[in-house]
Amino acid sequence: MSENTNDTADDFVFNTRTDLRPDQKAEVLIEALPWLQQFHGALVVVKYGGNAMVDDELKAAFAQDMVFLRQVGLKPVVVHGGGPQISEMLTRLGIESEFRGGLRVTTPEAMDVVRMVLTGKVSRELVGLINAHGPFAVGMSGEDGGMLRARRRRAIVDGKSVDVGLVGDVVEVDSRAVQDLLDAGRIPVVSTIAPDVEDPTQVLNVNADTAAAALAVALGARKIIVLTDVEGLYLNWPDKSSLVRQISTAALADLLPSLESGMVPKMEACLRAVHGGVRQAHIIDGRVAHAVLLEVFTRQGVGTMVLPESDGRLQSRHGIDTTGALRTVEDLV
Ligand SMILES: Nc1ncnc2c1ncn2[C@@H]1O[C@H](COP(=O)(O)OP(=O)(O)O)[C@@H](O)[C@H]1O
Ligand SMILES: CC(=O)N[C@@H](CCC(=O)OP(=O)(O)O)C(=O)O
Repeated sequence: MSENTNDTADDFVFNTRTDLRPDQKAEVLIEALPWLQQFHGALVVVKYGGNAMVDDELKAAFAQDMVFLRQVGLKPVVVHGGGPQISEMLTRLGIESEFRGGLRVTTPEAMDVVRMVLTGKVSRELVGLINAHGPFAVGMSGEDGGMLRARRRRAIVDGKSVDVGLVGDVVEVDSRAVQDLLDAGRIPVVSTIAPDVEDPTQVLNVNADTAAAALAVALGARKIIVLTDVEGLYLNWPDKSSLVRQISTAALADLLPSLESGMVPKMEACLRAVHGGVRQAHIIDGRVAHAVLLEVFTRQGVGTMVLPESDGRLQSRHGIDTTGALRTVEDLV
């Protein structure tokens, strides 16, 4: 469905792209066929990082992708971040904030702002963009329907455990409320605030990558896709020639201690998801319009794919592949 609801679907697919010949347009559609067949009915958790919400056009393209997935029979669940948006609001309000080990040090005052920005601003905007295409998206926080419960955690900095305030790690997921929405044909949009398992009247700030992984495991997701502001995981950050195309969970576990802040919770989340039974985790570049569609429906795929070490799709004996070989549909099975 195009944004202009007066257009027909035919107009959208065949007339808005003038740079492709008809046979090329048909080729693009046909290339998607095996992936459409493989993923029909699959539940996919998509984590949309705040750093990937670069501009209005990209956000609208992301919303379109979610509607596209739903329309072709997949079940997308969006888990959104909003780190930069929270930081901006804290600055505007004159509240100091810092990150330790990739986690925001969250005071009670900052927690109010985190909750307000994630549930009241970022979620509302994404729900609005998706619902420009139809009444699909429903925003919910980890508090709603008892979805998430978290336990306070500390961060590790230079090998030492440090206090980061009201920050939690998900310890319980009740995915029924999300499942109810999926069964009703909706697209859940989840903000990662969770009640403290020790004191349910206290809410905790949960890193969105961590929460997305926990939810993906609880929902038995087929894959988790994490959109960020780099092409994927780099083996030797910031050397751009070291982009990892595939990595096994064993190789990733070895690599984790050497990673820097933002990538730590992200790669930990991928590891947690795949260890928890999700067949593949992807880190992709959210600055590319329609990155999710490219990942799910094209031969190239994009970004970094994390696979169990026993997975026959791994192309390197060492568990890390930076060559970017093309995928075949057999890669999906
Ligand atoms: N090995 C690495 N590969 C890729 N990015 C890395 C790596 N190490 C650190 N980074 C940083 O991690 C950032 C992504 O994490 P983060 O800022 O938390 O994103 P998001 O808002 O999407 O969760 C990248 O922009 C990059 O600066
Ligand atoms: C504990 C912690 O750090 N929470 C994050 C929650 C938002 C988030 O994770 O957003 P991104 O995905 O955009 O980074 C924060 O306060 O920034």
